[in-house]
Amino acid sequence: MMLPNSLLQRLASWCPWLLRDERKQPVKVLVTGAAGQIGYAIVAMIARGLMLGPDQPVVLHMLDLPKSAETLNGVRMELIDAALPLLRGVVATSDEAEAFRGVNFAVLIGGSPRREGMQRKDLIAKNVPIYQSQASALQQHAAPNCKVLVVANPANTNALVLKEFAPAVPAKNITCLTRLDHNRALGQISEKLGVHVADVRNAIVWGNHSSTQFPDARHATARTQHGEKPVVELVADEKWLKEEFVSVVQQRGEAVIKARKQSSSLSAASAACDHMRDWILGTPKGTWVSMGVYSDGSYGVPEGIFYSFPVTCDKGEWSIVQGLEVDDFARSKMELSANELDEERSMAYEFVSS
Ligand SMILES: NC(=O)c1ccc[n+]([C@@H]2O[C@H](COP(=O)([O-])OP(=O)(O)OC[C@H]3O[C@@H](n4cnc5c(N)ncnc54)[C@H](O)[C@@H]3O)[C@@H](O)[C@H]2O)c1
Ligand SMILES: O=C(O)C[C@H](O)C(=O)O
Repeated sequence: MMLPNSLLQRLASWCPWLLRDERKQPVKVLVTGAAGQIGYAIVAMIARGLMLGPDQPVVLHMLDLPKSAETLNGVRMELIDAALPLLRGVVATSDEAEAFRGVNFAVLIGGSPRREGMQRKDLIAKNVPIYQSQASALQQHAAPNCKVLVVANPANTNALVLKEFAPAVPAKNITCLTRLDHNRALGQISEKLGVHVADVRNAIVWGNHSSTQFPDARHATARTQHGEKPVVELVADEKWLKEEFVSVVQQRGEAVIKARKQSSSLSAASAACDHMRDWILGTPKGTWVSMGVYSDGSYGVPEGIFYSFPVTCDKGEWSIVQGLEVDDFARSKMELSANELDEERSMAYEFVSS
């Protein structure tokens, strides 16, 4: 006998164990920097199925520094107290080998934060040894085909260090987060047009997760009561699209830091879930998203850097959307960000230890 959906939903809310899906085996998800701000926000999102789907059980591996062990243990206690039906185990550790052991997915948020007055070079100097060490742990201990998202800044260059020092891990399995910038771009367009953000799609963020990124609305569309239309046509304000829109999205991270006195946490955690969900479960038909991936030379972007491109995902693989028109304005913005990433790569090599 088939039960109606409404009854099934009510049963699930009363006694989730009754309808627990026993068919899917739990997967292991690593979160580094789990005692930090983004870590605290993301672990519950993952254990509620927002990253890998509402029927996918998970075992959470959480890594943080020994000095944060007590805080990390507090996060572990809260996860137990939340009685989350999809959560099948929690490992809280400051040991990299234990943290990476057998993980299928790794969200790398841990790193040395940018302090006031710090130059980008100082940030790179502090993070290169961390990502060099985690590259070894990834290569030696993670499950084959482990999929990695780097969130910690400088995200693109940390991803590059990871790739360089984990040569056995396919480059396609390492990505970095620019989905937050992508979502910020959708948010700004939605505000400007007075349409719901879910009705806006196909913005692009090109380049580095930094203020040189190029948020591009030239191919975006929005659904209105008159159907789906190009955002360029609906906004009808080239100056806004080339100036205000670009600079608001580029500077949004700084604006949040100024307002909150700490960097974006819930939006970063949410974007990291969006990134992994779309990568693993696929992008909706006709929709692309922005992901930082190892450049294959598409759109004239040099190989050898992690660069944010428009991608579609299917069956756990991403592919760069090809054939979009790039005008002179876009080309100059895209080059600026590629040049910055090239400089970051040179700086990173200065701090590599043999
Ligand atoms: N890519 C993006 O869109 C984006 C957005 C927001 C923030 N970020 C970056 O994400 C990172 C985390 O932000 P947060 O607000 O959670 O910072 P946070 O300082 O609150 O947390 C960072 C955590 O990482 C831990 N950590 C440091 N070194 C570690 C190591 N070697 N191994 C494991 N853990 C380690 C720290 O102890 C801390 O608990 C920062 O680098 C931030 O700049 C990126
Ligand atoms: O942590 C930062 O410097 C800002 C962060 O990357 C953000 O985009 O919100």
